[in-house]
Amino acid sequence: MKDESSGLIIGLSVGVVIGVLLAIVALLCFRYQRKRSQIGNSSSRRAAAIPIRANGADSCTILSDSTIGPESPVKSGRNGMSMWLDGFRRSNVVSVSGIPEYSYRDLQKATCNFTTVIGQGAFGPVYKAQMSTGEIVAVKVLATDSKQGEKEFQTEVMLLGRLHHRNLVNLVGYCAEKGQHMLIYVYMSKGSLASHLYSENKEPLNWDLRVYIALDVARGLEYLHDGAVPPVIHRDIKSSNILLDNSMRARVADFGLSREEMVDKHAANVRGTFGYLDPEYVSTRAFTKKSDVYSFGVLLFELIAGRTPQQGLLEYVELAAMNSEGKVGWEEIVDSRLEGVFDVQELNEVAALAYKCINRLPRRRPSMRDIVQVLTRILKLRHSRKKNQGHHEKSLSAATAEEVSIDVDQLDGKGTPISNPHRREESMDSTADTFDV
Ligand SMILES: Nc1ncnc2c1ncn2[C@@H]1O[C@H](COP(=O)(O)OP(=O)(O)OP(=O)(O)O)[C@@H](O)[C@H]1O
Repeated sequence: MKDESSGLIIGLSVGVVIGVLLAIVALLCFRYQRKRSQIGNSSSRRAAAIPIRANGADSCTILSDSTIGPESPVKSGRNGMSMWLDGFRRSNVVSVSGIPEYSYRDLQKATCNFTTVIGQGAFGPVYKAQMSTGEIVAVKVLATDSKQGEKEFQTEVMLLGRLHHRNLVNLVGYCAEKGQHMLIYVYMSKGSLASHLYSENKEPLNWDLRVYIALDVARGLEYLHDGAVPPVIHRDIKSSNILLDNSMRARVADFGLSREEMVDKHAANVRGTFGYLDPEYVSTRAFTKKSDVYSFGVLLFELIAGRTPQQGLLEYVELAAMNSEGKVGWEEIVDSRLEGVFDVQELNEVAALAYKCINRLPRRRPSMRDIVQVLTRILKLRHSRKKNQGHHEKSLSAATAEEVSIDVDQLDGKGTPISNPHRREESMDSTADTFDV
């Protein structure tokens, strides 16, 4: 009995000593790690701003395994100490920003050793990943040699942790381990709007869907401008930054430039994408919400004309505006892939709105809230037109049953598109909650 209790005491004491030693080692490592990351932050804050990029279309590049090593998405310069420390990190813990933090190992597994590349952005590759829960996500790796890497990462997690909207590509997790910074986003299975507008091997987007997409994007931007506290200016609205989900619902992606704004309000360099940039911003260097409105106007014209700013979109628009004074006659610039199937009235209303957005004087441009209202009204009218058309068709079939001959063209003279290869599920439809459908 005595032997047993003395054994127990010895065992307990050894356990306590080991526990205390481990706690001290862990504390030392934690302090060491914090110091390292503080040094990293301050040096990255001196990083240069994002230069103008001239890529209006998708820059998706499939990288070979030799470019992206199977072990590591980008080269790691960490020493053994921090590698060892990484072993202590718990996977999938919720950080201060409220966004779950995943371990490097989890993401390595989810991306089959970083072999599932789906795109390449300015900051590094993007991978498709299947998490252990079965959820499919997109993992964006910030290249460590990217000038903005550290700053981008710190700010994006902080910023996106508080931004949630159904028309934004929401951040669902992140990883900061083994010298890597990764952002985990909702997976957008239908890719970018640019790929749908310009890729030959994709079904052309019909007119109905283009207006829905415009409203989705407008709602995402309205949230950033008027719903987020403090307000967020996107700074890089373009068709390759609009992503589509399985039901063709659009979301605004890539807050790269708004991240920059968070940390450096007085950045001197001109940033954004050539062709979408507000001329007023280029001359004054003052980026405002109305600069996002300008880029949104360019995007609306892309949806109408199916051409990029690099393909002379705005010259084309100005020529058409000379004849129509910006109000009617926009049919002449419409995308030939629509094959003439669009509602002329809707087209002219959307184009007139787009033309207001690209007004040289920012104060003459509408706000994102005004834009949401106009697009909502256009879609509301569409729904009531279709409803009336439905009533007409019902009475028509009733009349046909009574063997009365009626000219169908009289009832459907507008040429409203019927076919819809990209059918949006009504439950996911952004107008479903607003309109009586
Ligand atoms: N959440 C996502 N779901 C599905 N695919 C995505 C997602 N995020 C990015 N991608 C794909 O990866 C590509 C690169 O995305 P990324 O945002 O890094 O760069 P980009 O917007 O194309 O270019 P840039 O960095 O110059 O703005 C996108 O074009 C898209 O095809």
